[in-house]
Amino acid sequence: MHSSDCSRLLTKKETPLLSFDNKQILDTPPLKIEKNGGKKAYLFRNTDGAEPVIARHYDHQFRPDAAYKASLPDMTETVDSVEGANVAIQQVGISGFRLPLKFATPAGEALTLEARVTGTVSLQANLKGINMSRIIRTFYAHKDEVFSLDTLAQVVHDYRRDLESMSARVKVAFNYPLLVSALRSGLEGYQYYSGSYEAVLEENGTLRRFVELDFVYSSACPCSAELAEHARDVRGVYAIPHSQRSKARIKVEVAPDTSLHLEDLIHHARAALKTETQVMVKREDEQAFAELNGAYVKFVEDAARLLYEQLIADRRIHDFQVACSHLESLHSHDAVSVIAKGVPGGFRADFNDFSTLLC
Ligand SMILES: Nc1nc2c(ncn2[C@@H]2O[C@H](COP(=O)(O)OP(=O)(O)OP(=O)(O)O)[C@@H](O)[C@H]2O)c(=O)[nH]1
Repeated sequence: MHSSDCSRLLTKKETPLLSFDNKQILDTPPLKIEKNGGKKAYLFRNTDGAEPVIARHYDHQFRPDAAYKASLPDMTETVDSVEGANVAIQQVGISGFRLPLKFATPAGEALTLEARVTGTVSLQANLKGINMSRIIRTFYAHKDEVFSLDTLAQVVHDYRRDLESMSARVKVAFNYPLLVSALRSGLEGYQYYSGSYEAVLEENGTLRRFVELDFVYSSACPCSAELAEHARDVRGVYAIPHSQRSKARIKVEVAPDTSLHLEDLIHHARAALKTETQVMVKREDEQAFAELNGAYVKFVEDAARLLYEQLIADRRIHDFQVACSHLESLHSHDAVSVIAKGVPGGFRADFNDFSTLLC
């Protein structure tokens, strides 16, 4: 309840009824409350104090016209109704609305994939709230376009315009399929890559664009491999080094006036780590994979540095952060590493929430 005319809490008998449908109630003179800023809220209450009788029905014929819509109370336009600290909010919006989008491939085709979208804008102090539906409505204006990282740049500009905000950001997450070949049998199968494109339009008009990829690979421990060989050589004991499914979360900021595709990060990750998990595997492929892991054993530190070496060489990448998590088969915990390029004001190798890196 806000201040103005009904500052005291109404008793149960006087509990206001918000209804425009029930004609009987409409005969009761409404208690009109002039909200600050001229917006009205209609509180209906029965005058004799008896329990009201509400005919609960849905009017399928009712169609709000412009005048009726204009009469609707709009909390986002009331002033002096901010609850709590009257301060700006950096991001407010909608997380996780989904729709099918066409994603551009490097070959110029368009793949229709499920997209999970999070759109937010800033909100200044003194303002109660944003026009929340515009986060989706503005995005939908682009829903038939072929999406790339650069489509999002237009979305954030539209967000700033339509929601009259100072800054805006949008992130589109999707699972991207690639047909991959087996190591030696010549078979092929689909590998799905979890990735996202993100654009941020800052208050000063700076546009920043990001690409993120989760890359799943095998990590065979170099120390365990040496110990296994030692047991075999010195004591003739058969031993198996531990290896495990692992994940690298690679987030890059794309340099201005260039572009980057999710497939570019996939190629960097494959070149760095070599031991991507496999799709189609016959025995000749499995033997090849065992040899590949023998040739490319890696600590979680090695994985971070191998990715650093690939990313630092790509001039389209302004900044990056890599978080690796090896879900150790030796331990009941994970071995983790985080590395960042070290751009001033850029990624700071935040200790990510590694639980989200679980494979
Ligand atoms: N800002 C805000 N709105 C919310 C929230 N939860 C629900 N909403 C509702 O979001 C609905 C849609 O808001 P708007 O987009 O402003 O709807 P509208 O005023 O009809 O849209 P416009 O005609 O574009 O102004 C409103 O009914 C809000 O009450 C919230 O946490 N914050």
